[in-house]
Amino acid sequence: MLLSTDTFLAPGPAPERLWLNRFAGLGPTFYSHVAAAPLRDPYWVARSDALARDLGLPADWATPEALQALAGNTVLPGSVPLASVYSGHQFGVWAGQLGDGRALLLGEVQTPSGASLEVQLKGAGLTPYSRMGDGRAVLRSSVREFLCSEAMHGLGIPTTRALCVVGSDQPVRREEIETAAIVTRTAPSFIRFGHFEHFSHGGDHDALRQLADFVIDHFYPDARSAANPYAALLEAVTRRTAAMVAQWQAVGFTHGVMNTDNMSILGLTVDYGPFQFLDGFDPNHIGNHSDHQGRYTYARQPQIAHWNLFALGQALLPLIGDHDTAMAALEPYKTALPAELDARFAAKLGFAQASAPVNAVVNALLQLMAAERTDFTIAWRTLARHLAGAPADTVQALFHDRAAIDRILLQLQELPAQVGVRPDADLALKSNPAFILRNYLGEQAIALAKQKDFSMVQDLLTVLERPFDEHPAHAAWAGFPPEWADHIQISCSS
Ligand SMILES: Nc1ncnc2c1ncn2[C@@H]1O[C@H](COP(=O)(O)OP(=O)(O)OP(=O)(O)O)[C@@H](O)[C@H]1O
Ligand SMILES: [Mg+2]
Repeated sequence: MLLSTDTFLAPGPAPERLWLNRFAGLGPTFYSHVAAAPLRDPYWVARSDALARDLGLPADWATPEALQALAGNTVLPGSVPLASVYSGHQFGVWAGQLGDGRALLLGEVQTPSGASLEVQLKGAGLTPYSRMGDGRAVLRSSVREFLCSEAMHGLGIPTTRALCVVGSDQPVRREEIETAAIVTRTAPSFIRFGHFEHFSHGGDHDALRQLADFVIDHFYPDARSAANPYAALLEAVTRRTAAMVAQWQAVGFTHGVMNTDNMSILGLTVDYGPFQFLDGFDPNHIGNHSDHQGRYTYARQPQIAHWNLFALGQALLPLIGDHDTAMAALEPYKTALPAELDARFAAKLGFAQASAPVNAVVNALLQLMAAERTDFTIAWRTLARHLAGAPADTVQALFHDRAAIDRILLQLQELPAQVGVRPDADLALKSNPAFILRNYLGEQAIALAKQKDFSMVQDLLTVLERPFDEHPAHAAWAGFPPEWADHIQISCSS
């Protein structure tokens, strides 16, 4: 355990070993040094003590000095803030150069467990890549990113994480005047598919190779010994991405803006913008109301991830060498994605292994849920409780088509005889969260936060960090959303 005086947020000179700044070591082709823009009179909005512990911060880490540093008003000793350049495909169209237009990488810190995590401030002001933007993020979107990052972590889904949100009364213009906030977030690396696309499309193949070697050496060391390390990298990213998307599908999560600049090379969920957890199960629901084509619906996420991997493959082509080898590296997606999906949904029914009979029950259930717009989370959780002994009528009560749900319950009863094992109720309860970050809960927490009451943000965090547990004090948050939740529009503006 690092001593409190040794943490990256401690005042005074930082011991050398605290900051690694390996990304900075790539050189100036990859980024620009940028100082954060000052944020007036910052205040704490929310903090994740769980992540603070993982980072080795002491219990009293949230000092006035830390607040100023995470508001971008002071530079932490040893930190070398920078904004990286990337490009990407947005809504299926090449968008050219993008980059960290409002995120600053402070550097990379070592955690007590020996891992290293990059620390970013999102919303810290203008960078050379801000284009038309103002470099800021608003309180509304920052609270959403903070809560969802930690909720996804609680669900066991690979994600960037969020240490805190700091707010300010400083105005920020969106559809209306809002106020500024900054999320401090962490990840082993924030490198995206778009970083590779940037150097590939720009024809800078030396930089492309340098970046690929960096990612292989630090994050995919097994790829190094492969016959074609860059194809091996692509294949490993393919597999991680498939696993991530399957996990999204299993909890009814829609990312909302799966552009290639929002795809992590580590298979982490990154960029919590117009995301949503589905309430009623509508696979074709368009979460992001700027997504006019419905490109990024729940149902399309698996194929969009594949499309994005193809774009990554295209970008890596100069390193991989030939088209066939690149295509072969993408090929495992076609089996990995369904296998991961089947495994996740089988676990939701309490089976450690997928099989044809289990899949049949899952599919029948999903079809009925889609037909009836059944609440996805409540239906699965109720089913898990039923497997743990709750009466069948708790499940039946959720559906209108009694004959259909009875047929499914009967199929479920017959499964042990067909597959040779009984469903494991514990596995089902650990695979079906009681609590998700429902839109309406986020909206309520944000409305209060705008009035400087941050208690609901913090309470939601406490619950969402352990979404598979019962939280009697907040049982209502596991219940049906109110009617108005159907009409919430999630805008892209953030
Ligand atoms: N307010 C803003 N000011 C400057 N640049 C912005 C702003 N909002 C978005 N951008 C930039 O526009 C591009 C696409 O934005 P997108 O919404 O995907 O990312 P983001 O939410 O800013 O950040 P991230 O992907 O880092 O979570 C990125 O280059 C991003 O930095
Ligand atoms: Mg983004």
